[in-house]
Amino acid sequence: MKQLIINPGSTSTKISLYEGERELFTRSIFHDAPLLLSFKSTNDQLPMRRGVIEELLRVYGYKLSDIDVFIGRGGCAYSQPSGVMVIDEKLYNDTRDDRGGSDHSAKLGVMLAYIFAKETGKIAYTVDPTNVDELIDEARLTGIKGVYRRAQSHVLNQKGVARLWCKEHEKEYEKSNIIVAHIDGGITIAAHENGRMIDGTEGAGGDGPFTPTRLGSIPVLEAVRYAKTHSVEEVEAMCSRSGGFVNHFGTSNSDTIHKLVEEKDEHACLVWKTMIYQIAKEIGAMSTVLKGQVDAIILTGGLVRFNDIVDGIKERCAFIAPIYVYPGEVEQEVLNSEVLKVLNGEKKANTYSGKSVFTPYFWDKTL
Ligand SMILES: Nc1ncnc2c1ncn2[C@@H]1O[C@H](COP(=O)(O)OP(=O)(O)O)[C@@H](O)[C@H]1O
Ligand SMILES: CCCC(=O)OP(=O)(O)O
Repeated sequence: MKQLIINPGSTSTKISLYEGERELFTRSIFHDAPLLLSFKSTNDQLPMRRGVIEELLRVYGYKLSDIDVFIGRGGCAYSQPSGVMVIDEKLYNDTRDDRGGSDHSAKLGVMLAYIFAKETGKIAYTVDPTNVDELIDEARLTGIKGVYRRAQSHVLNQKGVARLWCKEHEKEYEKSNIIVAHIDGGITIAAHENGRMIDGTEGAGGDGPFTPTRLGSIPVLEAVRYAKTHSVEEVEAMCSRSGGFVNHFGTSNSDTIHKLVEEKDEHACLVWKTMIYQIAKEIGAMSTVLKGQVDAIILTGGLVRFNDIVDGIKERCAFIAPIYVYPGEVEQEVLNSEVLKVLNGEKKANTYSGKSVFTPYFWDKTL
């Protein structure tokens, strides 16, 4: 049995082919901002991402018809509980239409897996999409009635590395308190309390640190003033695709920016240092969510390969809890292994509910 793993990110498309537990190949294709921003919307990127996948399959000597199961990273539909989910037509439609109220390239994983499965008469799954919602009420409410913070993060890798850390330290995820900072094209920091992500930065919502592709948290008034001379659409795009390094330097390529840092470019040095500072600040915030009872801080994601990011965070956060580093991500492995559990009958897959995990509070009915 062959499983194709489709993982579209804000700066890359990661593809893996597995035969059971055996990895046949994994590749990550980088797409820089000028290419991705040439598409009007994330949905418009679908044919380009599809082309990348089909070309890779061809290079490795496979066809779509050789695949038995399509597994895509997901997000953007109504929020759901953690776990494996069958990709059906309703999930495809709600993902395409951004029913969850946000736009992020991970959605293309669900969409492509569904399209491929439909074309070949096979089955498609997703696991822990970006909008798994385990937030506590205080993490959700804002100072505007009816406006809420959303659960939106690298859930797949956040939970994947947290579970890996627990396994390596003979702990149970369901009995541990962990802060995970996932640092790559997007950056999310979340507090995991006894196996639930009770608070976290809204990864493509203009929240948390700025990133290679995102503007991060900025005072609302500044954003509103900016939109007066630009446009609301421009600010929205900066929440997921065109903020951060892309806005400052026109590229999301962290290697390019880091080279400028090594050459002591003043602008790049300050942007790089500020991103590290903002990540540390959010880790501090999540430590208060966990009331200081933190078993581990985990740093993970594509940018953790830069030692100065790790050192900068350690300098500010080592007093909170021991810091562990897992460069890259475990998304491909987790997508495959969790679906294998379903296929082997060890676990049940969820069906998409078509409604959000969060039900508005009674006072919202008066809105
Ligand atoms: N092939 C590559 N060449 C240069 N830079 C890369 C490449 N792949 C990834 N990167 C860099 O690593 C960072 C994170 O990449 P990745 O983990 O693929 O993130 P995402 O999943 O958000 O797309 C990006 O900022 C990008 O600059
Ligand atoms: C919205 C959280 C997921 C995310 O930011 O993913 P990328 O880092 O792949 O853009």
